[in-house]
Amino acid sequence: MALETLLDAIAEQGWYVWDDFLSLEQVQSLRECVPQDWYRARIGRNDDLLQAKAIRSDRIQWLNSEMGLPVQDYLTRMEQIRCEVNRDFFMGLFEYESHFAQYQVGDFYKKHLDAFRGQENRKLTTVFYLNENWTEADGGELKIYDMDDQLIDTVAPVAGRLVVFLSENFPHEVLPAKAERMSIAGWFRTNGVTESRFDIAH
Ligand SMILES: O=C(O)CCC(=O)C(=O)O
Ligand SMILES: [Fe+2]
Repeated sequence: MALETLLDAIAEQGWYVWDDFLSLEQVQSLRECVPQDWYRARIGRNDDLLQAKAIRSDRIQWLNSEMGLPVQDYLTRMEQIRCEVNRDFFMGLFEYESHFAQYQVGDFYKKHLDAFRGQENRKLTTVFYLNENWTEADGGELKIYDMDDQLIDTVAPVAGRLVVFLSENFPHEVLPAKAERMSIAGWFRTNGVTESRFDIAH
C-alpha cells in the first residue's frame, strides 16, 4: 500500500515522491476548482512585499472546502496522511494548511526552508502537481537539498505527483517556470509557540 511506502520513506530518509497519487481525471477535476482571484505569495506572516518578491514570484489562493468536492476529497486524503503520520511517528501534527500556487512563465521560488523563523511549527510539507503534459522544456523543477546543501533530487512537477518532506530538514527551490505551472503546496503543523506567544490555532 502506497501510504505505507510513504511512511517508510519518511522514517528512513525524511522525504518521498509519490507518483500517481491522484489520477489524471482527479487532477482535472481539481483544476476545475482553481479560483481566478490569485494574490501574491508572501514568505511569512509579517514580511514585506518587496522582500518577498525577490524570493518568490508565484501567486496563491488558500484552499478551503467550499471550493468544491475535489478539494474536499484532497483535504480528506491529507487528513488520512496526518493521522497515519501521527500514529507512526507521534509527530503531533495538529492541522493542515494549503494553497494553490500558480507560477507563470519566469516565476520562481528561491532556496528556502518551509519552517521559517517565527513559525517553526510547520513540520511536514506536501506539494502536489497539476501539470498535465509537462515536458522538460517547461522548467519549474523542484530541487531538494539536504542540510549540507547537497542536491538530493530534482523533481519534475508532473500531474498526479505528490512530494512530501520534513519541513525543517530540506531546503528546496523552484526553478524558473517556462510554462504555466500549477500546484498545491501544504503544511502539517503542530500546535506551538509562535514568536514566543502561545499559539493554539495559528
Ligand atoms: O511548488 C513546489 O514545487 C514547491 C513550492 C514551495 O516550496 C513552497 O510553496 O514552499
Ligand atoms: Fe517551500
